[in-house]
Amino acid sequence: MTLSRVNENGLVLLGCGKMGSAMLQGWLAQGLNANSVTVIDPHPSQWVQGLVQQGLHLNEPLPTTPAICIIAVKPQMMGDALPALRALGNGTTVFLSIAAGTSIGAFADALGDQSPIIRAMPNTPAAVGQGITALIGNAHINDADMQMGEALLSAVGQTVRLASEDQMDAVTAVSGSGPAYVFHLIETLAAAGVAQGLPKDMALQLAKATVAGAGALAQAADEDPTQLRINVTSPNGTTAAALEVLMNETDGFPALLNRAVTAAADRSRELGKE
Ligand SMILES: NC(=O)C1=CN([C@@H]2O[C@H](COP(=O)(O)OP(=O)(O)OC[C@H]3O[C@@H](n4cnc5c(N)ncnc54)[C@H](O)[C@@H]3O)[C@@H](O)[C@H]2O)C=CC1
Ligand SMILES: O=C(O)[C@@H]1CCC=N1
Repeated sequence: MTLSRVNENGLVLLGCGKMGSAMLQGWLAQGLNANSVTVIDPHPSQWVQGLVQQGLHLNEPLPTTPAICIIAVKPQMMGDALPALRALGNGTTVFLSIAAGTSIGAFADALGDQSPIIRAMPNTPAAVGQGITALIGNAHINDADMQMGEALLSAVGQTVRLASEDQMDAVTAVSGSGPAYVFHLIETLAAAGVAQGLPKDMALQLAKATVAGAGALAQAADEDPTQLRINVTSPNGTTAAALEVLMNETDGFPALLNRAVTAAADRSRELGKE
């Protein structure tokens, strides 16, 4: 991955909370110089404050034309946060937002119609380099801009390009929020193990390793998840007994997850209107 354009012209990170920190950590590990980075955050973590010693600029005046400005504040904070970036809306600096809901159009209104804008949706496994981010750019984003955005996000996991911004609500509901569904699966699988008589710590260890192992196998295997499921399921065995419950048409996993994903996508659409 080449970060030369970013190292030469600088990167501004607006909001360095959970997602901002996860991405920054990945960029620094991939060779981004700390002194090319300006972080704007009214409540910086100890970790970010520590990076000042390595040359990172924290809450300092913005560089004039950084290569890219990453927007990683909550959607509800946009109104307060974006005016600080208006000076960068000169058509040279690429803006890349990871905020749920907020549309490219809303950023163009706030930052200027000529601004090159990428909207992206990463997820928290970025903190361990195993995220996935979907991206889409506006008409002012050229190939080199998009490659720069993808290079930055691929420092923390996989990337996919969307065909249309409309798909972003579904992406947010599947992979943006998705880690929370999986963490809840771990919690509830462990609790069910405790209910079956296992010690709590052991149940949690079993549940975490099972989800991590199944995820790794699903990524690595040639077979699709359907075949991998069939491979676990002996005729008339234990898995078949469980799947009979989980695959129930009315109150099983498919109906439940469909309702959950629909609720998340609907909320993403609402956030875009707030
Ligand atoms: N947490 C997640 O799983 C994901 C979050 N996102 C999006 O990422 C964005 C950030 O989310 P998190 O990192 O989870 O939130 P967070 O609350 O951990 O971080 C937000 C940061 O913004 C800072 N901030 C608040 N007002 C500011 C201002 N006016 N100027 C500069 N910084 C300001 C806060 O001090 C905080 O450090 C949100 O828009 C969210 O929709 C996207 C994908 C996944
Ligand atoms: O819950 C949220 O709104 C954010 C967006 C995707 C994950 N977290």
